Amino acid sequence: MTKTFEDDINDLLKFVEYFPDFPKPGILYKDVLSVLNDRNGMQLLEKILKQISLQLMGKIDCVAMLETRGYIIGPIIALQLSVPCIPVSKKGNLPGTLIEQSYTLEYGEDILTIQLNSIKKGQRILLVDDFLATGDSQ
Ligand SMILES: O=P(O)(O)OC[C@H]1O[C@H](OP(=O)(O)OP(=O)(O)O)[C@H](O)[C@@H]1O
Ligand SMILES: Nc1ncnc2[nH]cnc12
Repeated sequence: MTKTFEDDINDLLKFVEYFPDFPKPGILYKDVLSVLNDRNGMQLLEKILKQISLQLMGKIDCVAMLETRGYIIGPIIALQLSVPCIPVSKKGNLPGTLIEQSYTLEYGEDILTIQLNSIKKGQRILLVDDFLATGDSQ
């Protein structure tokens, strides 16, 4: 029987490993990178990202990928859409003139930066990350 998109998502979720009390007591860490530790997991991730990209074709000018784990997913989507990919990086990791934004996440706080000349006014930007907890960094 052909798998639906929802079936594929549920199958992919089975590859995610759970780590209680990481990186702090009380946090249940969902290690989405475990998906990459299995050839079937990687193939399923690629299949799902290709399906999502089909829906976005012609609607996006640029993919902005969030450090660190968004760096894995962003380029796969950008290649499908034939658009450029730009980094949104933790403070200290990008050269040039930057825009900074501090944020809180489920287990701490950080500062994200982008290079001022990496985006242009009016661009339709798809923000890509691996995981949403509080969503504050988005
Ligand atoms: O919804 P939130 O509360 O913002 O949490 C989600 C964010 O937390 C993780 O990033 P982290 O800063 O731990 O970076 P990593 O990808 O380098 O592990 C994750 O990759 C998201 O960016
Ligand atoms: N519980 C969690 N598991 C994995 N990544 C996260 N980022 C923020 N909260 C997280």
